[in-house]
Amino acid sequence: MTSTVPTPTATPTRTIRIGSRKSQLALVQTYWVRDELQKQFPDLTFEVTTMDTQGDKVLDVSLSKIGDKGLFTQELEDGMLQGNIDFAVHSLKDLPTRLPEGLMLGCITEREDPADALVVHEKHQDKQLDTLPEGAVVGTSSLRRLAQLRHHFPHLTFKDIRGNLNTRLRKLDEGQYDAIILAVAGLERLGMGDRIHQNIPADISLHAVGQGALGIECREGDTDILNVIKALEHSETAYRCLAERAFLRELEGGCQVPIGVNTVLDGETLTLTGLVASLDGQTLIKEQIQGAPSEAEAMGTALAKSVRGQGAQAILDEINAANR
Ligand SMILES: NCc1[nH]cc(CCC(=O)O)c1CC(=O)O
Repeated sequence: MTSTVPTPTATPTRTIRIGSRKSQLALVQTYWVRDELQKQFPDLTFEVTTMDTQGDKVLDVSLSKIGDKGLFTQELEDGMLQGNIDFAVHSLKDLPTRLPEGLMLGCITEREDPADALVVHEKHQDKQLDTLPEGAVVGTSSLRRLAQLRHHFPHLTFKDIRGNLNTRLRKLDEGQYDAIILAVAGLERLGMGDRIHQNIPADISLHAVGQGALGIECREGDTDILNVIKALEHSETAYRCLAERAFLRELEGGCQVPIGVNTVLDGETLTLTGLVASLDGQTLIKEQIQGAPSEAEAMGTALAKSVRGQGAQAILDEINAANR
Protein backbone atom coordinates (compact mmCIF):
# COMPACT_ATOMS: atom_id res chain seq x y z
CA MET A 1 0.00 0.00 0.00
CA THR A 2 1.29 3.48 -0.81
CA SER A 3 0.47 6.61 1.04
CA THR A 4 1.08 10.04 -0.37
CA VAL A 5 2.26 12.68 1.96
CA PRO A 6 1.86 16.16 0.50
CA THR A 7 5.16 17.96 0.18
CA PRO A 8 5.03 21.55 1.41
CA THR A 9 5.77 23.89 -1.42
CA ALA A 10 5.21 27.33 0.09
CA THR A 11 8.20 28.80 1.96
CA PRO A 12 7.43 29.03 5.65
CA THR A 13 6.83 32.58 6.80
CA ARG A 14 10.08 33.86 8.20
CA THR A 15 10.18 35.05 11.79
CA ILE A 16 12.41 38.07 12.24
CA ARG A 17 13.92 38.40 15.70
CA ILE A 18 14.46 41.90 17.05
CA GLY A 19 16.85 42.55 19.93
CA SER A 20 16.30 45.25 22.52
CA ARG A 21 17.49 46.38 25.91
CA LYS A 22 14.92 45.99 28.67
CA SER A 23 14.62 49.60 29.80
CA GLN A 24 11.22 51.18 29.38
CA LEU A 25 12.58 53.64 26.80
CA ALA A 26 14.30 50.87 24.83
CA LEU A 27 11.10 48.82 24.77
CA VAL A 28 8.92 51.74 23.66
CA GLN A 29 11.37 52.37 20.82
CA THR A 30 11.63 48.72 19.83
CA TYR A 31 7.86 48.17 19.84
CA TRP A 32 7.47 51.28 17.71
CA VAL A 33 9.91 49.80 15.16
CA ARG A 34 8.15 46.43 15.27
CA ASP A 35 4.69 47.96 14.81
CA GLU A 36 5.80 50.17 11.91
CA LEU A 37 7.47 47.22 10.17
CA GLN A 38 4.47 44.96 10.79
CA LYS A 39 2.25 47.53 9.03
CA GLN A 40 4.54 47.54 6.01
CA PHE A 41 5.22 43.78 5.98
CA PRO A 42 1.99 42.11 7.13
CA ASP A 43 3.22 38.66 6.01
CA LEU A 44 6.31 38.67 8.20
CA THR A 45 6.35 37.70 11.85
CA PHE A 46 8.38 39.81 14.27
CA GLU A 47 9.53 38.64 17.67
CA VAL A 48 11.21 40.80 20.32
CA THR A 49 14.05 39.39 22.47
CA THR A 50 15.26 41.52 25.37
CA MET A 51 18.72 41.54 26.93
CA ASP A 52 20.49 43.32 29.75
CA THR A 53 23.63 45.16 28.67
CA GLN A 54 26.69 46.16 30.72
CA GLY A 55 25.27 49.68 30.91
CA ASP A 56 22.09 48.35 32.52
CA LYS A 57 24.01 46.29 35.09
CA VAL A 58 26.79 48.64 36.19
CA LEU A 59 24.89 51.51 37.77
CA ASP A 60 27.29 52.66 40.47
CA VAL A 61 30.12 53.86 38.23
CA SER A 62 30.17 57.19 36.42
CA LEU A 63 29.50 56.76 32.70
CA SER A 64 32.45 58.96 31.83
CA LYS A 65 34.75 56.61 33.74
CA ILE A 66 33.64 53.40 32.00
CA GLY A 67 33.88 55.03 28.57
CA ASP A 68 31.42 54.12 25.86
CA LYS A 69 32.79 51.14 24.04
CA GLY A 70 29.49 49.48 23.33
CA LEU A 71 28.32 49.73 26.90
CA PHE A 72 24.66 49.58 25.87
CA THR A 73 25.12 47.51 22.73
CA GLN A 74 27.59 44.66 23.11
CA GLU A 75 25.26 41.90 24.29
CA LEU A 76 22.89 42.72 21.43
CA GLU A 77 25.77 42.70 18.97
CA ASP A 78 26.92 39.29 20.19
CA GLY A 79 23.32 38.11 19.71
CA MET A 80 23.38 39.22 16.07
CA LEU A 81 26.79 37.70 15.36
CA GLN A 82 25.68 34.41 16.92
CA GLY A 83 22.45 34.45 14.92
CA ASN A 84 20.11 34.62 17.91
CA ILE A 85 18.62 37.93 16.78
CA ASP A 86 18.42 39.53 13.31
CA PHE A 87 18.67 43.19 14.18
CA ALA A 88 18.87 45.46 17.20
CA VAL A 89 17.14 48.76 17.90
CA HIS A 90 19.25 51.37 19.71
CA SER A 91 19.03 55.00 20.68
CA LEU A 92 21.48 56.12 17.99
CA LYS A 93 23.26 58.20 20.62
CA ASP A 94 24.27 55.03 22.47
CA LEU A 95 25.60 53.24 19.38
CA PRO A 96 29.41 53.55 19.07
CA THR A 97 30.68 55.16 15.87
CA ARG A 98 32.82 52.10 15.15
CA LEU A 99 30.89 48.85 15.00
CA PRO A 100 32.23 45.33 15.42
CA GLU A 101 33.41 43.51 12.30
CA GLY A 102 30.43 41.92 10.56
CA LEU A 103 27.82 44.44 11.74
CA MET A 104 26.51 47.65 10.22
CA LEU A 105 24.19 50.56 10.88
CA GLY A 106 21.37 49.51 8.56
CA CYS A 107 18.77 52.21 9.19
CA ILE A 108 18.35 55.61 10.84
CA THR A 109 14.78 56.57 11.72
CA GLU A 110 13.17 60.00 11.82
CA ARG A 111 14.57 62.08 14.62
CA GLU A 112 12.59 63.66 17.42
CA ASP A 113 13.69 67.03 18.82
CA PRO A 114 17.40 66.35 19.53
CA ALA A 115 17.69 69.04 22.23
CA ASP A 116 18.31 68.60 25.94
CA ALA A 117 15.72 69.57 28.52
CA LEU A 118 15.92 71.07 31.97
CA VAL A 119 13.68 69.27 34.47
CA VAL A 120 13.34 70.99 37.85
CA HIS A 121 12.29 70.04 41.35
CA GLU A 122 8.84 71.43 42.11
CA LYS A 123 10.29 74.07 44.42
CA HIS A 124 11.98 75.66 41.38
CA GLN A 125 8.91 75.81 39.13
CA ASP A 126 9.43 79.54 38.56
CA LYS A 127 13.13 79.16 37.65
CA GLN A 128 15.16 78.66 34.47
CA LEU A 129 18.83 77.67 34.09
CA ASP A 130 19.97 81.27 34.51
CA THR A 131 17.77 81.98 37.53
CA LEU A 132 18.39 78.80 39.56
CA PRO A 133 19.99 79.90 42.86
CA GLU A 134 23.76 79.97 43.42
CA GLY A 135 24.97 76.45 44.19
CA ALA A 136 21.82 74.71 42.97
CA VAL A 137 22.65 71.05 42.30
CA VAL A 138 22.12 69.99 38.69
CA GLY A 139 22.26 66.27 37.86
CA THR A 140 23.91 65.07 34.67
CA SER A 141 26.30 62.24 33.82
CA SER A 142 27.23 63.66 30.45
CA LEU A 143 30.56 65.47 30.10
CA ARG A 144 29.11 67.33 27.14
CA ARG A 145 26.22 68.76 29.16
CA LEU A 146 28.48 69.41 32.13
CA ALA A 147 31.13 71.37 30.24
CA GLN A 148 28.71 73.54 28.24
CA LEU A 149 26.42 74.33 31.16
CA ARG A 150 29.37 75.06 33.45
CA HIS A 151 30.62 77.51 30.84
CA HIS A 152 27.34 79.44 30.69
CA PHE A 153 26.18 79.01 34.30
CA PRO A 154 29.20 78.98 36.62
CA HIS A 155 26.89 79.63 39.60
CA LEU A 156 25.51 76.07 39.41
CA THR A 157 26.93 72.90 41.00
CA PHE A 158 26.98 69.73 38.91
CA LYS A 159 26.57 66.22 40.30
CA ASP A 160 26.67 62.86 38.54
CA ILE A 161 23.39 60.97 38.12
CA ARG A 162 22.84 57.44 36.82
CA GLY A 163 19.95 55.09 36.23
CA ASN A 164 17.13 54.99 33.72
CA LEU A 165 14.80 57.93 33.15
CA ASN A 166 12.35 56.93 35.88
CA THR A 167 15.14 56.47 38.43
CA ARG A 168 16.61 59.88 37.60
CA LEU A 169 13.24 61.60 37.88
CA ARG A 170 12.64 59.89 41.22
CA LYS A 171 16.03 61.09 42.54
CA LEU A 172 15.10 64.61 41.46
CA ASP A 173 11.64 64.49 43.04
CA GLU A 174 13.11 63.12 46.28
CA GLY A 175 15.24 66.25 46.52
CA GLN A 176 18.67 64.77 45.77
CA TYR A 177 18.98 67.37 42.99
CA ASP A 178 17.49 70.80 42.30
CA ALA A 179 17.28 70.05 38.60
CA ILE A 180 18.44 67.44 36.09
CA ILE A 181 19.19 67.49 32.38
CA LEU A 182 17.57 64.88 30.14
CA ALA A 183 17.02 64.44 26.43
CA VAL A 184 13.74 65.92 25.19
CA ALA A 185 13.30 62.85 22.96
CA GLY A 186 13.39 60.30 25.77
CA LEU A 187 10.86 62.20 27.86
CA GLU A 188 8.54 62.66 24.88
CA ARG A 189 8.72 59.00 23.90
CA LEU A 190 7.79 57.93 27.42
CA GLY A 191 4.84 60.30 27.49
CA MET A 192 6.55 62.50 30.09
CA GLY A 193 6.88 65.61 27.93
CA ASP A 194 5.04 67.53 30.66
CA ARG A 195 8.21 67.27 32.79
CA ILE A 196 10.16 69.40 30.31
CA HIS A 197 10.62 72.73 32.05
CA GLN A 198 12.98 74.40 29.60
CA ASN A 199 14.09 73.29 26.17
CA ILE A 200 17.81 74.14 26.20
CA PRO A 201 18.68 76.18 23.10
CA ALA A 202 21.60 75.29 20.80
CA ASP A 203 23.52 78.47 21.65
CA ILE A 204 23.69 77.27 25.28
CA SER A 205 24.28 73.57 24.74
CA LEU A 206 24.75 71.54 21.58
CA HIS A 207 23.19 68.10 21.66
CA ALA A 208 24.86 64.69 21.48
CA VAL A 209 25.70 62.97 18.22
CA GLY A 210 22.65 61.05 17.01
CA GLN A 211 20.42 62.29 19.83
CA GLY A 212 16.71 61.80 19.23
CA ALA A 213 17.08 59.25 16.41
CA LEU A 214 16.97 55.45 16.49
CA GLY A 215 19.68 53.37 14.87
CA ILE A 216 18.96 49.86 13.66
CA GLU A 217 22.03 47.65 13.59
CA CYS A 218 22.18 44.42 11.60
CA ARG A 219 24.62 41.93 10.11
CA GLU A 220 26.70 43.38 7.29
CA GLY A 221 25.30 42.38 3.91
CA ASP A 222 22.18 40.69 5.33
CA THR A 223 20.08 41.89 2.39
CA ASP A 224 16.85 40.22 3.53
CA ILE A 225 16.97 42.15 6.79
CA LEU A 226 18.26 45.35 5.18
CA ASN A 227 15.36 45.32 2.73
CA VAL A 228 12.97 45.21 5.67
CA ILE A 229 14.55 47.77 8.01
CA LYS A 230 15.33 50.28 5.23
CA ALA A 231 11.57 50.86 5.06
CA LEU A 232 11.96 52.99 8.21
CA GLU A 233 14.92 55.04 7.02
CA HIS A 234 14.41 58.81 7.14
CA SER A 235 16.91 60.27 4.69
CA GLU A 236 17.08 63.78 6.17
CA THR A 237 17.82 62.39 9.64
CA ALA A 238 20.28 59.91 8.12
CA TYR A 239 22.33 62.61 6.34
CA ARG A 240 22.44 64.71 9.48
CA CYS A 241 23.40 61.82 11.75
CA LEU A 242 26.03 60.45 9.35
CA ALA A 243 27.74 63.85 9.42
CA GLU A 244 27.50 63.97 13.23
CA ARG A 245 28.83 60.43 13.64
CA ALA A 246 31.77 61.07 11.29
CA PHE A 247 32.70 64.14 13.39
CA LEU A 248 32.68 62.09 16.60
CA ARG A 249 34.44 59.09 15.04
CA GLU A 250 37.32 61.28 13.94
CA LEU A 251 37.73 62.85 17.39
CA GLU A 252 37.18 60.15 19.96
CA GLY A 253 40.01 58.02 21.15
CA GLY A 254 38.14 55.65 23.41
CA CYS A 255 37.25 57.88 26.33
CA GLN A 256 34.05 59.82 26.63
CA VAL A 257 34.78 63.40 25.55
CA PRO A 258 32.67 66.56 25.72
CA ILE A 259 31.52 66.82 22.12
CA GLY A 260 28.33 68.52 20.97
CA VAL A 261 26.79 68.99 17.54
CA ASN A 262 23.95 70.58 15.66
CA THR A 263 22.84 69.91 12.08
CA VAL A 264 20.40 71.57 9.72
CA LEU A 265 19.45 70.25 6.29
CA ASP A 266 17.97 73.05 4.21
CA GLY A 267 17.21 71.89 0.67
CA GLU A 268 20.53 70.70 -0.71
CA THR A 269 22.63 72.39 1.98
CA LEU A 270 23.71 70.50 5.06
CA THR A 271 25.14 72.58 7.90
CA LEU A 272 27.08 70.84 10.67
CA THR A 273 28.16 72.68 13.81
CA GLY A 274 30.61 70.85 16.05
CA LEU A 275 32.00 71.64 19.47
CA VAL A 276 34.72 70.27 21.72
CA ALA A 277 34.79 71.58 25.29
CA SER A 278 37.28 71.35 28.11
CA LEU A 279 35.87 69.63 31.21
CA ASP A 280 36.02 72.80 33.30
CA GLY A 281 33.93 74.61 30.72
CA GLN A 282 36.64 77.26 30.29
CA THR A 283 37.35 76.50 26.65
CA LEU A 284 34.72 75.85 23.99
CA ILE A 285 35.93 75.25 20.44
CA LYS A 286 33.06 75.52 18.02
CA GLU A 287 33.11 75.51 14.23
CA GLN A 288 30.74 75.08 11.33
CA ILE A 289 30.90 73.51 7.89
CA GLN A 290 28.44 73.44 4.98
CA GLY A 291 28.12 71.09 2.04
CA ALA A 292 25.94 68.77 0.03
CA PRO A 293 24.16 66.00 1.97
CA SER A 294 25.89 63.39 -0.18
CA GLU A 295 29.14 64.64 1.40
CA ALA A 296 27.82 64.26 4.97
CA GLU A 297 30.52 61.93 6.26
CA ALA A 298 33.37 63.80 4.57
CA MET A 299 32.06 67.00 6.14
CA GLY A 300 32.08 65.46 9.61
CA THR A 301 35.66 64.28 9.16
CA ALA A 302 36.81 67.63 7.77
CA LEU A 303 35.19 69.57 10.61
CA ALA A 304 36.84 67.29 13.16
CA LYS A 305 40.25 67.94 11.60
CA SER A 306 39.57 71.63 11.64
CA VAL A 307 38.60 71.83 15.35
CA ARG A 308 41.66 69.72 16.15
CA GLY A 309 43.82 72.43 14.63
CA GLN A 310 41.95 75.08 16.61
CA GLY A 311 42.92 73.58 19.98
CA ALA A 312 40.59 70.60 20.36
CA GLN A 313 43.53 68.20 20.16
CA ALA A 314 45.04 69.65 23.34
CA ILE A 315 41.71 69.17 25.17
CA LEU A 316 41.39 65.57 23.95
CA ASP A 317 45.01 64.78 24.91
CA GLU A 318 44.42 66.12 28.40
CA ILE A 319 41.24 64.04 28.88
CA ASN A 320 42.86 60.89 27.50
CA ALA A 321 45.94 61.36 29.72
CA ALA A 322 43.77 61.82 32.83
CA ASN A 323 41.90 58.57 32.04
CA ARG A 324 44.97 56.49 31.40
N1 LIG B 1 22.39 57.65 27.42
C1 LIG B 1 21.03 57.48 27.79
C2 LIG B 1 20.07 57.87 26.75
N2 LIG B 1 20.13 57.35 25.52
C3 LIG B 1 19.13 57.92 24.75
C4 LIG B 1 18.43 58.81 25.57
C5 LIG B 1 17.29 59.65 25.19
C6 LIG B 1 16.73 59.49 23.81
C7 LIG B 1 17.63 59.92 22.69
O1 LIG B 1 18.53 60.75 22.85
O2 LIG B 1 17.42 59.41 21.59
C8 LIG B 1 19.01 58.77 26.83
C9 LIG B 1 18.60 59.51 28.04
C10 LIG B 1 19.05 60.94 28.11
O3 LIG B 1 20.10 61.31 27.57
O4 LIG B 1 18.36 61.74 28.74
